[in-house]
Amino acid sequence: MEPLPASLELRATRHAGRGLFARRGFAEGERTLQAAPVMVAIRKHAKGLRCRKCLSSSEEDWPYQCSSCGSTWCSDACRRSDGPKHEFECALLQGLEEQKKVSAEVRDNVALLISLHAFAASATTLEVMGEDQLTKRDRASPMLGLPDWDLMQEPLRRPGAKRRQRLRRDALQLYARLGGAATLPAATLRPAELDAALAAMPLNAFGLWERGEEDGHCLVPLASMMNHSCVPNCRYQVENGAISFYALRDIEVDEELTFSYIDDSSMSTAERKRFIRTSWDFECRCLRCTADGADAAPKGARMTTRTLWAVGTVRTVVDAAVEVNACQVSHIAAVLNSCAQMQWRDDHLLCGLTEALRCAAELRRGTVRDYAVCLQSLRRLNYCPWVGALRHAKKGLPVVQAYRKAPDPCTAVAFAEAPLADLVLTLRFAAEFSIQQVPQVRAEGLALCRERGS
Ligand SMILES: C[S@@+](CC[C@H](N)C(=O)[O-])C[C@H]1O[C@@H](n2cnc3c(N)ncnc32)[C@H](O)[C@@H]1O
Repeated sequence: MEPLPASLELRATRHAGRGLFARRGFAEGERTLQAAPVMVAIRKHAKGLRCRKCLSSSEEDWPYQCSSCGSTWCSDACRRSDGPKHEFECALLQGLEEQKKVSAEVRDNVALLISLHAFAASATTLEVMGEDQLTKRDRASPMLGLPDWDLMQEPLRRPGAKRRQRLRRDALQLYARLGGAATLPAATLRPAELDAALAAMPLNAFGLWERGEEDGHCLVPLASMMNHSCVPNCRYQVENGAISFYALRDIEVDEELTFSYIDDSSMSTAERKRFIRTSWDFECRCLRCTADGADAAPKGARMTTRTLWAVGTVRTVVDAAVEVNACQVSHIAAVLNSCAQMQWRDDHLLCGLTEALRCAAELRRGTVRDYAVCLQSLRRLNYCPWVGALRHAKKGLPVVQAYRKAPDPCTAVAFAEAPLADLVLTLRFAAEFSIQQVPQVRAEGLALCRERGS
């Protein structure tokens, strides 16, 4: 594994095995981690559209193509810097390309093995992993520099795991036939270890998504150490051939870094839990999903019994309102506004209120101003899911029907038939939140205001 940056620490969590913790504070928007993949598979349809080096995607084929295996790069610089690694994979990728009767899944697995092969062959291990970072087990591992696959493997009891095991076996055979096994020292890549690396994919891979399609996926061991939360404090993006994480809000020393494994923008707690159970095979025990959150509460955030009782009462009322579809955004806005005025932040209550906001938005029970007040309060309270809340707000706005494909909720807000003052207010918040595409949204909003004569 790559060396862990000095700003992070890998240690046991109370609720989710190991996790990554901040050793220093991070400001909102700051990059918290950047880590490179050890295995990448780019699907057939995206071969020309994904740069093999930096993984950036394009609508049209990238201009630099390998005449032997067809891999593409976005620039000459990427092509050149990928050269030494590509030398190890080119012939194998070409061999794979020539195979006709191979299922997409086996092809995918062989592509992963080839990239791992090239990674192991091109990296001098200690460059990849600082000597001082090696654990005892890593030192003993013949595949020095790669993670402890045992801890990452998918359990055989998982639905479909036996079938995936067979597909891996077929992939290993094809990889050997293509010459993969013969061209590397046997001690470096033993079949059992290759199989274990592939078995780590289902529960640890990062998808390379574009245009609503998965162009491929990759395994980034260091990033795999980060746990999921439905109240994440980080988000990730593919950048310069690596996975980069950015802080969604200010992160304090000793806080665990988390990101959301799912797009939960339209799911209730029960739906989220079910989805995580079936897709990822674990019971989510994040702050938002646990009843009292005591297990997951960040250090120093334990509540007194009295506060717990008070919060519990408010949550019960909120839950009841959600149950009978009685939520009005204006009510939620009032509670959030009071919390913000008093600078009183309680994650449990905020989770409940966000949930209520989602329901109210779905029922379209709010004005743009109500949403704006909610968002402003959430922002003041430095509560992350405001992004999600904003998305829910988008749902509640009638304009969504006409503007469903809006890339950003603010766009929907900007087009809403709402009083101008509210639009301006909302746009101001959007800018303050530095939401993606805000410059575009603002321009559109301002043009709209001008059109309406203000
Ligand atoms: C990609 S790994 C994260 C690192 C992992 N904790 C470890 O020790 O290797 C994902 C696994 O971590 C655990 N996990 C992650 N987020 C969790 C959460 N919110 N609640 C419970 N378990 C979680 C689950 O066991 C899951 O299969």
